[in-house]
Amino acid sequence: MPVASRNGNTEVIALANLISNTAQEILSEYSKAGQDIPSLDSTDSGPFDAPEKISVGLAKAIRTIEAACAQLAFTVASPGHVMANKVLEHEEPACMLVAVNAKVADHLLDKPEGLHVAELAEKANLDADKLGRILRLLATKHCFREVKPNVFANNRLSMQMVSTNTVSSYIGHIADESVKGGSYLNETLTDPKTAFSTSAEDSAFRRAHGASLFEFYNSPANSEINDRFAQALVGWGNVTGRAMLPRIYAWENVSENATLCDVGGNKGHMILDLMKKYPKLKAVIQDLPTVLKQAKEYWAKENPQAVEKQRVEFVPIDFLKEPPVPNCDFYYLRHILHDWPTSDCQKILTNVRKAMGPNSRLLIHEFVLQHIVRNTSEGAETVNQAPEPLLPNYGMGRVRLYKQDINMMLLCNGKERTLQEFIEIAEQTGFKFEKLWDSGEAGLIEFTIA
Ligand SMILES: C[S@@+](CC[C@H](N)C(=O)[O-])C[C@H]1O[C@@H](n2cnc3c(N)ncnc32)[C@H](O)[C@@H]1O
Repeated sequence: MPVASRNGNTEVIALANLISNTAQEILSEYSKAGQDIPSLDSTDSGPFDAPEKISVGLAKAIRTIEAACAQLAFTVASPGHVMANKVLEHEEPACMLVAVNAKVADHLLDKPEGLHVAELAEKANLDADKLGRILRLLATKHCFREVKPNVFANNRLSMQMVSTNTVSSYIGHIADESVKGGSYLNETLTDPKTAFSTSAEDSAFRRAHGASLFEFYNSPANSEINDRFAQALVGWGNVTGRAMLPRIYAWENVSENATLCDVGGNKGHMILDLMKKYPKLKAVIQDLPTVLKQAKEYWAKENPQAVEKQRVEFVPIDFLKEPPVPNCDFYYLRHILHDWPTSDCQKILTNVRKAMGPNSRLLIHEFVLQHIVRNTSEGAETVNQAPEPLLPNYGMGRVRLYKQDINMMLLCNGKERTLQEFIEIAEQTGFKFEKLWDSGEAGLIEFTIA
């Protein structure tokens, strides 16, 4: 619809109808599963909490509701009100970090009646008034409940902050290292020394922390924070659908003993479920030496059979300088290219290309961004566009992809990319595009040798 002919009244009615109809679809998905939607006030897990349990239809309905509710609220509220609220959003991660570090959600476990903030503050050696205000803001945004004045209890959202839940480490990593970096984004983008650089040495993170991202995590002085980062990656994997990997590719057609090399695999957590579901596969996990130590401990605990039967190997690599182990059937790169500028992505893919045999395949698992333009000539981008009057890329329903793009910019001068950008980098380094496998939030992009 041309912008000039759009009408606020029609949009508000269309959005309200979309919300109402989509809510009915969601209720019917739960009813088909014989379940009720858990109340936000409860601490129960629901049948569709894990991304891999969510059907394509339900995922689309949730995206639609998120997009439509935000667009409706922004349409009817005054612009100044909306913008003032938006710019104050930085306070939420600051409060989340205090709550996670103070282990508030842990202290509230099995206490539906809640705890007084004075007791919570004493356990964490914090000021009770300040902690109470922090928890009140979070509860106002639906994380924790204030069950009586100054008495707080857990709910479904705050349960993600319990320290045994790896999402709490992800919250810590973002609210701490990333937010500090973000506060220097403007200076970094306007200082002539860093403005046009794509080096991690010139990132906002480096300006804030005095070291680039991986230097920082690999420094012995930061070993505790590095452990949290490794846990954060597992949490991020859980939230973004780690367990989807076994379902999105035709692994059943892959031959016995086919080898998958997880390049920059960190702990190898992304391929854990795949290896459990398809024990016929073999895996090589490659990362920097310090990281592989954690990977070995992780597999010894999570899949000892694969270790005992030597179906998983751990081989150190610097993927900017050397090829991975040769002749694997699959080279799997998940959230690797997004860390690097295009020139370094070319180095990494050139090294992978050197290792490949004639039938090896490259699988790039990354977010695939879309322009916010309806029906562009870039054919692949017209896939999965949201219905009018929503933004074609689902706006707030898929906002995490675009937040993550900026997160990569500030952490390491990296970026998320469009499908076209991935194809260009791969073609420049000797690959041929085969297929985009839809894996929910991220895409799995398959290439063969050109
Ligand atoms: C964003 S993490 C992704 C980890 C994992 N693939 C995932 O999806 O969770 C990037 C990984 O690249 C690794 N890495 C960074 N620089 C590297 C290098 N030069 N050679 C090998 N691995 C590297 C890091 O240690 C880290 O595990």
